[in-house]
Amino acid sequence: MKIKNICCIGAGYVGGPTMAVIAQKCPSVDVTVVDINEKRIAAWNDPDVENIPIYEPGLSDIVKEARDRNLFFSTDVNAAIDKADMIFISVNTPTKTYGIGKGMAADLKWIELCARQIAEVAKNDKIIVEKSTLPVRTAAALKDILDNTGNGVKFQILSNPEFLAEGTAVEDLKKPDRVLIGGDIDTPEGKEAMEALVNIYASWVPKENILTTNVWSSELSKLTANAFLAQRVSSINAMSELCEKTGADVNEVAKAVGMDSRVGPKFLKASVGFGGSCFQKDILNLVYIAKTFGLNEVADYWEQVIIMNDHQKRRFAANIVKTLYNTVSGKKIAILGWAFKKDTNDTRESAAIYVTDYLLNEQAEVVVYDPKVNSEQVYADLEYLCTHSNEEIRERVKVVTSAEEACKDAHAIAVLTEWDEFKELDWKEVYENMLKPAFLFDGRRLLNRKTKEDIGFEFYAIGS
Ligand SMILES: NC(=O)C1=CN([C@@H]2O[C@H](COP(=O)(O)OP(=O)(O)OC[C@H]3O[C@@H](n4cnc5c(N)ncnc54)[C@H](O)[C@@H]3O)[C@@H](O)[C@H]2O)C=CC1
Ligand SMILES: O=C(O)[C@H]1O[C@H](OP(=O)(O)OP(=O)(O)OC[C@H]2O[C@@H](n3ccc(=O)[nH]c3=O)[C@H](O)[C@@H]2O)[C@H](O)[C@@H](O)[C@@H]1O
Repeated sequence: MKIKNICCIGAGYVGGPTMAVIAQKCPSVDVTVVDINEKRIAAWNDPDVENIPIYEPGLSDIVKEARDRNLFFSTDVNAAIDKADMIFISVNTPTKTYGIGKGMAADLKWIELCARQIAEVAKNDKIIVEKSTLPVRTAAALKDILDNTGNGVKFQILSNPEFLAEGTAVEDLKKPDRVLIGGDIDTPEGKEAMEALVNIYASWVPKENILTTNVWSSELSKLTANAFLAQRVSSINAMSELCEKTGADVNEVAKAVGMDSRVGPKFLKASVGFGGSCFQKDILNLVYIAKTFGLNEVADYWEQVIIMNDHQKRRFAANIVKTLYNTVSGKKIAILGWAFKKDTNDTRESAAIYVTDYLLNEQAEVVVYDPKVNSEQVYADLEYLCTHSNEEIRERVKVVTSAEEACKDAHAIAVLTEWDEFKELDWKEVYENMLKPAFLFDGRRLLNRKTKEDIGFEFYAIGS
């Protein structure tokens, strides 16, 4: 089966970049990305490609090349569903904030809405691809909804989780470690659908890197991959605290451990805590699934990864307060970096939000600078926590447009995102413009201790 028209529901961090790369690599396939968010679609269609809603290195060039050739962004969801042979569902699946499973389970209401809309609109057979990260066995629920419309249309459901990381999305999509496709391997129709999706990816991914499995393995592999990655960060962060107590240095420990080829060097960078929209939500989802099967030990095991991460954010903030003579009330603290990692404008679950909230509880005056995050986003992130009134947040948190401005007259600086430009700052000048003693807290192990101490900073870094 040759796919001619692809529709992707959800023009977010996954749908946008993924479809842009598919369109670039498969010029004979028309790819339409749809979303109910009109503002987002308008931004994807902005004549100036630098204004597309997601910042990812290399993405605007691809959009420039493929947009209006075979890559389209639209709010007309029904038309795109109708036309498509293959529909990717790439909508958000956040942690539930209400009802059963509140605070743990994935909220699948947007997934279900998509399924119902597809069922209503579809007039010919279609392949449905789960691109969103979903609890294992979601495909069964989707199938149930799709197969019960009574209009005789046949659907094949595939699971094709996405492994891209933000900030390196284009690179990850162009050269993925693997592409995972789960489907109904027991029927000819299932196999044909899988083959159709394999062929799309085979336009640029070597066949040996395209893995096909049964649908449940594919769904569960995605949650497992994120849990393993987050676990590595929590493991090294746990060691960072022990390093601080013992005189060991977490970077040296990570290097020594990571050089064992069985462990490997990646994802062992101690930090103020992992953020991002997925690690926490996917682990909580995994914990919830384990609990629903009565696997309490399995659930407890994975929950520790989150407990450790929360502890890391809290102890970083607490250390600032303790070091500044047990009070930051009325003191100016500069926060360098708001995004959850460098090279992205995404702030979801960023450690900076929680550190700032902690400092606000202690009545600090906070000044934030991030090269890619605007003030409205910073305020929205803090307001979302509902721990301080909107007025208080706007009064006590200022967002400025340069690191130098943020640090001027500050009592302390906290580096919370590893943006390259923070390494290049004129730290001597920064020091001169601060109140003394000038405290510098490095939550990313970004800065050189010796040079900062030579300038005169009181320097604190995670894990040393
Ligand atoms: N952000 C990331 O780096 C990664 C995310 N994922 C997974 O991919 C999924 C999507 O994540 P993001 O792209 O980050 O989310 P996002 O929130 O950036 O984008 C989702 C989009 O879907 C749209 N949407 C929701 N319901 C809709 C409907 N019924 N019809 C049309 N549009 C609708 C929303 O308006 C939103 O623009 C999630 O399940 C996430 O876990 C997987 C790998 C990486
Ligand atoms: O499902 C998802 O959403 C994605 O989640 C992560 O990608 P992402 O969250 O974009 O970014 P990561 O590079 O994994 O970083 C996550 C967080 O961990 C932190 N981190 C990462 C690595 C490390 O060694 N130390 C560390 O503190 C980062 O700073 C960041 O806050 C995974 O890496 C992707 O494979 C996955 O597709």
